[in-house]
Amino acid sequence: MSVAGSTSWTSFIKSIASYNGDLSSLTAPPFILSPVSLTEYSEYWSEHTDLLLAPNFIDSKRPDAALQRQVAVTKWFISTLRSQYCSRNETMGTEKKPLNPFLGEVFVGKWPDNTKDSRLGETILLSEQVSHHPPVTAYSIINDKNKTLLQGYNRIKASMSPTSLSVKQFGHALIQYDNLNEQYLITLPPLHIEGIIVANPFVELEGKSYIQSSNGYITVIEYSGRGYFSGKKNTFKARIYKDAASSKVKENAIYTISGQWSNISYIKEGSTTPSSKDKLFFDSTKTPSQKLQVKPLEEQHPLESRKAWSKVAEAVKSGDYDLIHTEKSKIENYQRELRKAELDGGHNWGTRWFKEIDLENPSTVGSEDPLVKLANMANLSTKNVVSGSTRNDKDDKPADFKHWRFVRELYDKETEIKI
Ligand SMILES: CCC(=O)OC[C@H](C)CC[C@H]1O[C@H]2C[C@H]3[C@@H]4CC=C5C[C@@H](O)CC[C@]5(C)[C@H]4CC[C@]3(C)[C@H]2[C@@H]1C
Repeated sequence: MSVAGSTSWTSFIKSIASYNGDLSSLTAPPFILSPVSLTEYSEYWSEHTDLLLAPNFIDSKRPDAALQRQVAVTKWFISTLRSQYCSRNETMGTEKKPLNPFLGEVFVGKWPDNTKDSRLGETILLSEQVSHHPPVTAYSIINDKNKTLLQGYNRIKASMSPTSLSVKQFGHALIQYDNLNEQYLITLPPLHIEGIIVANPFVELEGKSYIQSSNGYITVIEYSGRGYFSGKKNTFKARIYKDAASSKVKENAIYTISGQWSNISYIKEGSTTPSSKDKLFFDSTKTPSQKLQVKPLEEQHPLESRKAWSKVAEAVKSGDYDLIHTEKSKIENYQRELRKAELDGGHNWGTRWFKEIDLENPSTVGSEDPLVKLANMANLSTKNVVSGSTRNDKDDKPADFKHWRFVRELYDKETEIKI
């Protein structure tokens, strides 16, 4: 019998019909569970580290150097999407439900010095679960050799429709190229999970996302699935403009890029849609992702994801539902005891490498916080609302203004967690 027809899947589908908005409340059948914690998803931001670092190597004497850097950052962002949203389907057969990280859980690793390109140097990943209610994962990707820092955080809100799960993303990514004195704000696209009814879930992106540079250029990316732009899944159209004001009129586009973010895309000058006869932009099938190097379990700290979840991961891989439940409960009960002890002791868990900033309270942010500067340039909300909400639109409603920022000093004095 196919999985879609199995009793556990049909009862699962019934359970999500009464879905209450909290993904962790769903008792998904073992075959849809992933042995991987959500803290590991931060790796997907830099599986093409060479593309992330590329702006550093564009000849700054070129008259269009800043424009070419905008194209390069757009290419890096498009290159992250297949890892972000298709890698579970490609490695495990379908999209899976990741393990729900506990507060303080960390996932670290490095992309070692690239022997093929000595300009790159080593890049490290720090990923930390900075909040459990709601679940928030913060990350920073550090390349000191080129003074490049990518940081960000992500939380989601999910809602069920009769056939698919809609997911709004909160948070953003920020790149700081200190050698160029340039920063980029990247917003996160909404998504939905298709194929749940037929037990073959996969992510489809939708709506819009933005890449706003401190030099003014902005990339506006529109996503769609089958039947919209080209009838193919995972399609997108990206237009690069000299600034947000000119992005109001499509004809002002300097470049238009389109195709499939999980496959091949093309680029041409101007505002009309490129085709396969135009210049190749990015071919994700020919650019293998660079996997992160992670320490073996025996060298890991108990707070590191793969160490902390190792027994649960084994149980998931063996499909032993009772063992999954037993091992998960041990972790969840231990975490509940920790929270209770903190409450009794009158103190809260201290985050390790990130701190909350309240943009309404200037004393907690540097005067030049990149988010404020770049969000204002792109007319985007600085509230912690659905990522990419433009100011005064329906999603730009009063919310907790808090965002998460990486604090380099906290990492520099780290003694417990070894990279
Ligand atoms: C809703 C019923 C259910 O659990 O169905 C199981 C299905 C696998 C669908 C739900 C899960 O689908 C997973 C996809 C996950 C997102 C994938 C990629 C990213 C990008 C990354 O940068 C941040 C995290 C994010 C948004 C993941 C968030 C969690 C998602 C939606 C999983 C769903 C629980």
